[in-house]
Amino acid sequence: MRASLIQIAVDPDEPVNSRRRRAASLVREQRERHGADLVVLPELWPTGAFAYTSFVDEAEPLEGPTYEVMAEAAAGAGVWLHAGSIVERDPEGPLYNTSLVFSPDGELVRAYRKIHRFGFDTGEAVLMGAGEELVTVRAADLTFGLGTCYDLRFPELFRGLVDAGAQAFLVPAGWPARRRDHWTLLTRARAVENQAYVLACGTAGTHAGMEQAGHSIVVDPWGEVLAEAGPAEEVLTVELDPARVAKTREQFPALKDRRLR
Ligand SMILES: O=C(O)CCC(=O)C(=O)O
Repeated sequence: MRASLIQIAVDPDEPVNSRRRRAASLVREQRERHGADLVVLPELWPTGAFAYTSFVDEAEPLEGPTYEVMAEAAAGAGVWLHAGSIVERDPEGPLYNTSLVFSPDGELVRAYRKIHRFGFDTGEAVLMGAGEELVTVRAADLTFGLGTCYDLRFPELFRGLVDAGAQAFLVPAGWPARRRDHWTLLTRARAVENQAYVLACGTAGTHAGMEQAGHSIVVDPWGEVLAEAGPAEEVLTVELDPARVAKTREQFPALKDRRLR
């Protein structure tokens, strides 16, 4: 299967609706020009991951404006779409950092609420609720486990996703440029230790004073970097093969040697 990662720039001068339309047209373009089966967008690209002060105003219901535009984009292009994440306003509860995955007919197949909230005792950690559910999704011929940005620092989440059948991980992010070395290290580590693909899609640009790392990355189950973006808006397209996961796990069966569960 072919996957495209859209490292969209979050420019605070661009109205959110214009960014939504631009994202939708980039999704269609990945299908039309590159034959993508799966398209991935980054974390909180409508608002910006560090725009904490606007979270309350910009929050939207699960089936709000981003959902509508993205459902239509997935159906129009006929692709699997991980539409990145939004600030979700749960009518019964707090805000959540929620990722949306659509099928090629525009159905929302899974939503994942970020489990590890970033900010210690500020930002997401105080403004948002923590997700509690591990989420996997079968798209085309691979099972994907979902994580979001800061989740990358918690290997037990990814191991749990492997136990639930994941062969690849989709990780939307808004990673700061100042910790880019951690981003590269952690994405490769999660791939090597789990013998799984990692598709990590970040934002570009600077918002709320935080320069974004960009450098979206796709790592194969042996830890090799298949593609890596620069810091600016860019799209990566890669081929994924379930046989590569099976072969790595068969030829170097470290996952079978686990002793602690
Ligand atoms: O863990 C990090 O260094 C960055 C995490 C982050 O920016 C986020 O989760 O939004």
